[in-house]
Amino acid sequence: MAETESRQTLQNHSGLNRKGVGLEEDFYNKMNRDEAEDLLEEEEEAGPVQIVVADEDEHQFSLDEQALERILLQEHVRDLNVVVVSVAGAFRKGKSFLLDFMLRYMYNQKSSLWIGGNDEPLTGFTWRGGCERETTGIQAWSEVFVVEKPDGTKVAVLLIDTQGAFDSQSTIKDCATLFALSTMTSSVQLFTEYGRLAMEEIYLKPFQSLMFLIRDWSYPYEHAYGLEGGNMFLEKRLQVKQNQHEELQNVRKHIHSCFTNISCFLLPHPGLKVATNPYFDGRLRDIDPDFKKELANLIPLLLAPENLVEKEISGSKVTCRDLVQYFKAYMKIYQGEELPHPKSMLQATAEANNLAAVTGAKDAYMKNMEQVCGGDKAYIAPADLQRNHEELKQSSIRQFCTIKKMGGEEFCRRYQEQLEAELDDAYANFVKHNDGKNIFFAARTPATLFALMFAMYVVSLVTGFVGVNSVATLCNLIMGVALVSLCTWAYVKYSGEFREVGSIIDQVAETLWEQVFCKLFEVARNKVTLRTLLPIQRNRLPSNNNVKKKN
Ligand SMILES: Nc1nc2c(ncn2[C@@H]2O[C@H](COP(=O)(O)OP(=O)(O)OP(=O)(O)O)[C@@H](O)[C@H]2O)c(=O)[nH]1
Ligand SMILES: [Mg+2]
Repeated sequence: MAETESRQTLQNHSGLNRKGVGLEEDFYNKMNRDEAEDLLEEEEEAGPVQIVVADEDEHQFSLDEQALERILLQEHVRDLNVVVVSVAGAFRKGKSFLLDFMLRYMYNQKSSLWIGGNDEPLTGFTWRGGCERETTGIQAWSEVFVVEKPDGTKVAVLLIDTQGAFDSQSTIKDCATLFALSTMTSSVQLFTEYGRLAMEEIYLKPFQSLMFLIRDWSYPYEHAYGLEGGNMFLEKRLQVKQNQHEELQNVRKHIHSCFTNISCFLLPHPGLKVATNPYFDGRLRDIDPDFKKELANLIPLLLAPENLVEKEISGSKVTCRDLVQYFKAYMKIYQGEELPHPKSMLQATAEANNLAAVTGAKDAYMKNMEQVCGGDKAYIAPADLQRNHEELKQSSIRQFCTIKKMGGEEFCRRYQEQLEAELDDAYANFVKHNDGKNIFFAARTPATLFALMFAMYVVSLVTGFVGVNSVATLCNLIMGVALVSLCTWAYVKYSGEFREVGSIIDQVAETLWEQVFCKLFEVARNKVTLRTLLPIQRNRLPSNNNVKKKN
């Protein structure tokens, strides 16, 4: 692949679209209202969002998790299977420019005039002329397009732009990292190795589609522009010949074994205005007709609903929510000093794969438990709550087990244990929440303090009456402390301030309740039971004696 200089590699892991619906407030269910409103304001207009940030000096990349989650966890797309279309290749070759035409298609797909007006400047991902690089890190389009495929299923299409490779400031590791990340672990060598390892485990081709896009094709008389000519050219280039160097043979073999679909498209030169005019703003009038014609063929090949291919990992389709996990896991392995080893990439995929299964199974549990004892539900008997928890926990674990996962049994068991622990934690929270709804539980602190005050009042009356004044004074003092505590507790509950003081009073009251009042009740109950039992025992005694005597 490296032989042809003026080429751009376009890797398409999927395909499908239509303009997505507007943002809804509850996408941001983890954030408070103000934050969500700020974000809604910010994101009303779609645009490129930096999801991987490049640190120029340190040659490190970091994932902006919040930005990624804001895009992929929007409520209307998070559970849809995702189609990731990413463009990777050398710098300054027109990647962002091409993506902007993809955006035009996504926004106007239903129209045959999607390509735009003659005098319409090209906007979207930032592109420009000149010899200095423009895009850094990885950017995603903030709007995820929801497209209905011919079979009626809806998928989410995410467009991704990447920093160009081989510029003067990037190291080999930077290029390899970005290339791999943008295509979710690709770049020829790493990619093919990784694919081979993955296949040993899953016996499936790990990646879906790879399209080589060769721009400025100058030999249409040998291979015609477009897909057909491109495929013929690619077939020739990917042929494995006996006299070829082993390394070249391996790359060719591996590419075939990793991708379900490999293709090549030959794009003509767009004309001198595009290539050399500093004032060119992307309007179609300045672009050669041949280029426009081929562009109009190329984009639907990648993005038309019938051509979209959902992203799959180990044979399972990946949702937008899962993709967040994969991004996080892949990012982790690129943070080290070394060039990532293929094995670590496989490991990361297996990790993300299992984590995504954990998240999915936990989500199902949380949703069902919300139905049972969510914020708007009434108090439920603890035994019933526990029964529901046990049932839903089992069904959540079953869901986890039925999802196809990588990494082997032992590896998956660790994640199952993690799921179980997370479900138990969530249950503990549900229990606390449920207890909070019990009016008697909530009234325990004031009831205890009242009871204490009453008891102290009675004792102080009695001791005052019999003349033990020191005890009476002590009781009055305790009564005063209890009263102040009660008032403070009431203020804390009303205002929500000084919550630590409130929880100390709750704890003291709880201890008093359990250690003193409950024990007193117990003693009183035992006495009553004993008294009611005694006559029965007395009646029984003679008969027992009788038996003994007979014996
Ligand atoms: N010769 C030629 N130039 C093109 C083509 N497509 C776009 N351009 C021009 O290439 C220049 C760079 O475009 P960008 O889209 O910014 O390129 P890029 O690959 O995103 O560049 P970086 O972000 O720096 O990696 C612009 O002036 C485009 O007009 C093409 O097919 N052939
Ligand atoms: Mg760019």
